[in-house]
Amino acid sequence: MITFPNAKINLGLNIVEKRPDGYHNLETVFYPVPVEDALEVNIWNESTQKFRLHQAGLEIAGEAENNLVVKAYKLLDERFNLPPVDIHLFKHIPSGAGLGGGSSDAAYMLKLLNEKFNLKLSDKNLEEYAARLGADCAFFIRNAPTYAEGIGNIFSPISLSLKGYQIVLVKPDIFVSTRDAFAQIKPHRQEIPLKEVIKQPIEEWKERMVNDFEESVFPQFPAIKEIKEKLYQEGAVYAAMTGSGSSVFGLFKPEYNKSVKEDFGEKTFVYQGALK
Ligand SMILES: C[C@](O)(CO)[C@H](O)COP(=O)(O)OP(=O)(O)OC[C@H]1O[C@@H](n2ccc(N)nc2=O)[C@H](O)[C@@H]1O
Ligand SMILES: Nc1ncnc2c1ncn2[C@@H]1O[C@H](COP(=O)(O)OP(=O)(O)OP(=O)(O)O)[C@@H](O)[C@H]1O
Repeated sequence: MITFPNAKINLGLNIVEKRPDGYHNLETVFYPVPVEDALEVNIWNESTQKFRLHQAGLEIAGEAENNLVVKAYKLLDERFNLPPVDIHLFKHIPSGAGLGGGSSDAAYMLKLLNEKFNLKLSDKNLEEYAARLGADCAFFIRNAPTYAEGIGNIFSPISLSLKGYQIVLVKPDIFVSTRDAFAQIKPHRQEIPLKEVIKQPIEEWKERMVNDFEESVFPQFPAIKEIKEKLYQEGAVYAAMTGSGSSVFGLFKPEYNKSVKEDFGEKTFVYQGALK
């Protein structure tokens, strides 16, 4: 069975307070983006080992044991004693990018195992398992535009459609540590809550919708700020960093039909496509 875990962007990201457990409460809107990994799972007959992971595409730091798809398998295996599996993961979503690639792989692995082995877990059950694997994993279970608070795991649905808008996603060859980015933030509430800003026309977002991480990340990595400026020069209606960086996205009106790939240099990952 094969599935295609997609990326996300954050539309606005406000870090509102530090919690006693060291994590931060935040407010954000997650929106799915059609940049995809591929994840295939087959039963591994007559194996004495429980799993085997084959990787292709972009490299992932760390051991196979720590890969989030393996963690997802182990989590369900603890409860359901699953058959041994052969896993193939083709990585296309850059890591350390604020695109939630690892989180998406984990959530899609849960969904795939649920279906393949007929585990009968509801979306709610799957979200609970996903939340144990990473702060924003649970979003990818339903994978629809969502307002999130808490540590990024308390959801309310929103009626927002950017269907047809062109997205240009640019990930420079810069790694921003999510942990360090959080450590540098002074949490505070925005004057107009994101829940209100998101209801305003997209043309208004430039003045009001903020990713709090930009304030600490841009001075440290001016090249990321330059990408945002370039996307506005290209005519983006809204541009911002996603997550804790280092990717920046620009949203363009559906009729935008220029390819901007060549403008960002060789080592930069650029995706351009239409939102769903
Ligand atoms: C910034 C976002 O990309 C917004 O979507 C996510 O909240 C980050 O989610 P993520 O990459 O899945 O993060 P995790 O791998 O769970 O956490 C990495 C580190 O970020 C910090 N962290 C993460 C989420 C959160 N709400 N508060 C935090 O302080 C913690 O130090 C944690 O050890
Ligand atoms: N399947 C996986 N794909 C990518 N990274 C993985 C995976 N499994 C574990 N990781 C680890 O998770 C780290 C974070 O990767 P991820 O792709 O989630 O990027 P991210 O930019 O931190 O996403 P976000 O901050 O938006 O959640 C990687 O550096 C890697 O060591």
